Amino acid sequence: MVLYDRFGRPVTNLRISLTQDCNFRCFFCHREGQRFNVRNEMTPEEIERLVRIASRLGIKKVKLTGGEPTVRSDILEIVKRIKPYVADLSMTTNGSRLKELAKPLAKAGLDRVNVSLHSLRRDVYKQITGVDMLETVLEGIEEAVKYLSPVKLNMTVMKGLNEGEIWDMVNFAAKTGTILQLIELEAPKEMTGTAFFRKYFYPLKPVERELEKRALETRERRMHRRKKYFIPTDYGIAEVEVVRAMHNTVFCANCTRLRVTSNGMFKTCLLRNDDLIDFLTAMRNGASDAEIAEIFKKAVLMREPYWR
Ligand SMILES: Nc1nc2c(ncn2[C@@H]2O[C@H](COP(=O)(O)OP(=O)(O)OP(=O)(O)O)[C@@H](O)[C@H]2O)c(=O)[nH]1
Ligand code: SF4
Ligand code: SF4
Repeated sequence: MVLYDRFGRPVTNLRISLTQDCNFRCFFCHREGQRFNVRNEMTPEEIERLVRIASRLGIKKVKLTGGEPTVRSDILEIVKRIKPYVADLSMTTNGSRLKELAKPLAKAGLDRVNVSLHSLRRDVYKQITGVDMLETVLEGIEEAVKYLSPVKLNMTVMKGLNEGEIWDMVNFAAKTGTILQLIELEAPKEMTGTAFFRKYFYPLKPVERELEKRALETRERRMHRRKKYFIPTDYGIAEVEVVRAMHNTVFCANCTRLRVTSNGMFKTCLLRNDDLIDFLTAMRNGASDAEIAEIFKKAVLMREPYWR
């Protein structure tokens, strides 16, 4: 069974934010669309129950996000509890704790990991993330490659900061056996005119044209219809994926994700701010699985493509 929204989009992925806390201070952080500060995090039992119910409604993939998911001391327990219900369990992390956690996370059931790596230059890395941890993160990536597959590197490309490093990063991905994701800076409609956005927004369309030229092969993913390019380098073939969401109607028309906030609400879109549906209160007030499933279905019906 799979649920479809009013726009014919199947909902097969759940992105669960485990916490709003983070040990980094990236200046462009979108906080997975949670534009408020909350504590009241879901417990491992509640997360497991949610995933169990969602898996019966067609959810096959779960992505754990934050904040930074590894700051939760019960992260291994959470992974262990939810893996039995999903085919693909992944996490997006800043990589700061991967050196010690990659192996136990894999053992607990994590299939793969995406690591934010916006620069290979210590000064630029620090300027972007607010912390001097490039070395630690690189060590974490090295460790992750041993136990998790694939390891993807997330590079948000920003004008005046790291746009000159794109091809270094392509080489680095080939060298380390990772997949590079080039991400265009994102913002909701009302923010696109701000001085901040105009200062840092670096369009990836021209980069895609260059990738197309250099690629041995190009593929398209079902999710967001994202393009994948296979680029020859001195270190072998690099796999490069482009995440270009801004004003991209095709991207939204192929969005199969429902988000869950760290305080137990469904959130239908990263960029909307009027789309929260609380299920945790119902869960804590003794709602049955069937009642939680109804709240899930209501959230699916609220989904709308953001750019259309
Ligand atoms: N607008 C929008 N942006 C997204 C969406 N999913 C991911 N992104 C962007 O892509 C960045 C990286 O996402 P990740 O959390 O690594 O996950 P992913 O690459 O989407 O997922 P996988 O390819 O399945 O691992 C996010 O920080 C967002 O900027 C989405 O559904 N909508
Ligand atoms: S590491 Fe991720 S969650 Fe933490 S501040 Fe940076 S972008 Fe935000
Ligand atoms: S509808 Fe578009 S902007 Fe919203 S989460 Fe999906 S892909 Fe992202």
